[in-house]
Amino acid sequence: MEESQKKDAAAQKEKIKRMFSWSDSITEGSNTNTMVDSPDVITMDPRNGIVNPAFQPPSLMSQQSTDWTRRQQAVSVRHAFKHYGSKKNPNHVLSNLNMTVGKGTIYGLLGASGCGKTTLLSCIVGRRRLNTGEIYVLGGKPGTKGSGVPGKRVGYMPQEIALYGEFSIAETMKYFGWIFGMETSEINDRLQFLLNFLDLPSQSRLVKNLSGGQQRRVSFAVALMHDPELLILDEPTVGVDPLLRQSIWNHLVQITKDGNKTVIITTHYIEEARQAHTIGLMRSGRLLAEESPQVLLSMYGCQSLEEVFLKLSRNQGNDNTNIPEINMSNNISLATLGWGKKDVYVSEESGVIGLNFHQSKEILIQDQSNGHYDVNGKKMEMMGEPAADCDDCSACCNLTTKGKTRALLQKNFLRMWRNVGVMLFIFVLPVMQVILFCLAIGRDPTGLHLAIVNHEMDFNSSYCPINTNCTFSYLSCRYLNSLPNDTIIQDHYRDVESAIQAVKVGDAWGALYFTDNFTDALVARMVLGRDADTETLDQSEIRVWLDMSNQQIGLMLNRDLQISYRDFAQDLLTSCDQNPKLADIPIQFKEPIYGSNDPSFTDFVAPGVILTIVFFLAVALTSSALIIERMEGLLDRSWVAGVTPLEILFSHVITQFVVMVGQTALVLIFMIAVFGVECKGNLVLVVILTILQGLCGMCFGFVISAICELERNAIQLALGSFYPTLLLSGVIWPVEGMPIILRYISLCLPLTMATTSLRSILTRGWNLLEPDVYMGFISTITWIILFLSVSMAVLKFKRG
Ligand SMILES: Nc1ncnc2c1ncn2[C@@H]1O[C@H](COP(=O)(O)OP(=O)(O)OP(=O)(O)O)[C@@H](O)[C@H]1O
Repeated sequence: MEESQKKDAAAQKEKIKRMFSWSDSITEGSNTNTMVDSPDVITMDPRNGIVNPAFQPPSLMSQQSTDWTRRQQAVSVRHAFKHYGSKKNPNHVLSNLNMTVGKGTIYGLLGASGCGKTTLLSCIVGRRRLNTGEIYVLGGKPGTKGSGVPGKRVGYMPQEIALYGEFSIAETMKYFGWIFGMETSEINDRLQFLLNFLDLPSQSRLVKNLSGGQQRRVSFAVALMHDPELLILDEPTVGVDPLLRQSIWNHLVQITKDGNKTVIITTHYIEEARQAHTIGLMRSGRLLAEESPQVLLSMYGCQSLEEVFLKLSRNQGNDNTNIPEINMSNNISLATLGWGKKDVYVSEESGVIGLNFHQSKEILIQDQSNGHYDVNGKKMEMMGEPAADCDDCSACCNLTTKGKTRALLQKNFLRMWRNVGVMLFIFVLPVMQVILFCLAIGRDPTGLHLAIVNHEMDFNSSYCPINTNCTFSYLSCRYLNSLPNDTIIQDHYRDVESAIQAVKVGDAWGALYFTDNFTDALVARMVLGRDADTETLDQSEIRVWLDMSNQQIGLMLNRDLQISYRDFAQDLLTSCDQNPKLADIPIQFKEPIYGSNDPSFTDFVAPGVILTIVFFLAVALTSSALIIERMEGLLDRSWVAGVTPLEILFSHVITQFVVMVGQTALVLIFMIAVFGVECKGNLVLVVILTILQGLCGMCFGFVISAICELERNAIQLALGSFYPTLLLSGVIWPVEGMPIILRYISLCLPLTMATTSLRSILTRGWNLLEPDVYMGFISTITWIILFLSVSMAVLKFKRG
């Protein structure tokens, strides 16, 4: 064993020597940078694994790492810095990291948990942005138009499963296939291959019912689906049995063979990375080394990659004070030393040996303006020039594609349809809310106990005769008979004290007292008029003590006692052939211009309730849907597949619109047709305003989901906004009753003007020309635009 190690080390030294002798052959002082055709170049001191500038071959002419050279790599990361958290208290995850992934290679990114691998990958696929530094992926900068990244040039398998649990395997593949612009037949063919290759169960099985390992394989299949140029796999072999793991690696080796496909893979099974062409060993946000496994093993004289990693880590640890000094840009990037017949050139900036698969025999000459010429001085066409970022400009201008729209809409509807809870929430909850509102709110209370003390009648016998003719006896009994029976239950008490006590202990809502000569005094009051003395007036009065702690009940009893007296007096006068009008107070209430003389609280509250139901259901539905997708990694995965935030919002708008139409129909049918809530105006206006409010709620949901990271924060925000909106929007109490400042605040809320508008349409029958009506529409549309703009801005800001 030792013998072979010594041999390896000797061979390695020989390689280095050869390289130096080769570099000596380059003309010193030449102002040309030279592409060299050498398989073996090393710039790292193999003794300690740390770059030693003195170890650089003095006569090697380094080549500027230019925009152009970086664009020739599959991935090139330069001076990458990334931190999470605030600027004051940052968590530095990437610190001056350089990485070069040659085209047609498998790059194994290894490192301890939390060293920043996922962060680096998510920056490469355009999920996140660096704080500083540069990334080129397949010749373009991720996120720029036409770069195809994020998009179909990349296949990304994140660490989390990031799949729709309610989808079957086939539906999952179709979803991503359509996003990548594949035809359904193409998707089906590929699906069959992947099912066999990854040993997946039946394509009709729902993802949520698969085992963890099977789910990971489906996730892997999604990344392979469209046969992308660059595969980025974050721990694809976790939970996969050794046989399948081997066949996955075999597949990766196979697809990279012809040099057209590149794979970046992270794994915790360090040894399996031996099959990679290049290994990047990462620690504390830097690459300790970037090298082929064979070279790493021989350089460090180790048997396993794990040992190499430990050695390098220790070296870094021992030399901790020097860490900031380590020029990570000088990491070796001999990606494919001893592997493949590829051209290499040295970059001055990074000491990185770039790979060029395209001009293997030409010697490149670089001029000051970064133009590239061949030996004959002819300017060469450069791949991925900045100006050519948009290689398919028609695609750049298209807002979306048919496939993406189809995939996103199908996803939204399927998720709803497959989730019973969501379906109940969407369609049963609003109906229940309307039914409960109409049954529970606005009706007159009934069965209210009144404690009656009537000294005109015999308490023991409870005899209280009721006369209907012009007889002036027991008028107290005649009055009591005119009280509405369904509302008031009369309980008789012997004396005033006990009646008042009954009210005090909550047995009755009020106490009524008739003196023992109530009838005589009342008749005298009527007959004598202004000549009646004070005692007569006093004795003729019914004394009432009400419990006004409940305003609605107190006011209603007050109203019923007065109306009953008017009815009693009119009845008495009529039976005595007198004009019943004498019993009225001298105010004549004509037929109201709008509404009825017996207004219902339901009619007042109903418009606000309709809009509140539709608005907040939409808030709840949208905010939770987006946050769950994000938490499960689905949003990110869709983004990496090339779906834009605008497309996601658009698909939700369409889905919500359909839902809203259904909800509006149900709410209005139950309110108006079943429970008879008044609708004097144009029903079309009612429907449009209700749907607009639903859309407004949906847009508010977008804002919440954009702001909140966690579902519970979203619920808190939605609930937190519910009560203030309800209380301040004039839904349950007129805005006119608020202090003036609150009134202005109230007018700025999305529900206030819309409620006034809907109320005017329903109860007054007004049309769109009335300011009260059109202001409701204008305010709702303004809020929709505002919410949409805010959510787009927040999403963009969060993506960096
Ligand atoms: N969204 C985030 N906000 C704040 N910190 C984060 C976030 N994502 C990752 N981090 C932190 O960044 C560091 C690197 O995380 P990352 O997920 O990139 O590591 P990793 O090397 O992929 O780990 P593992 O191998 O366990 O997946 C960790 O300390 C992690 O806590």
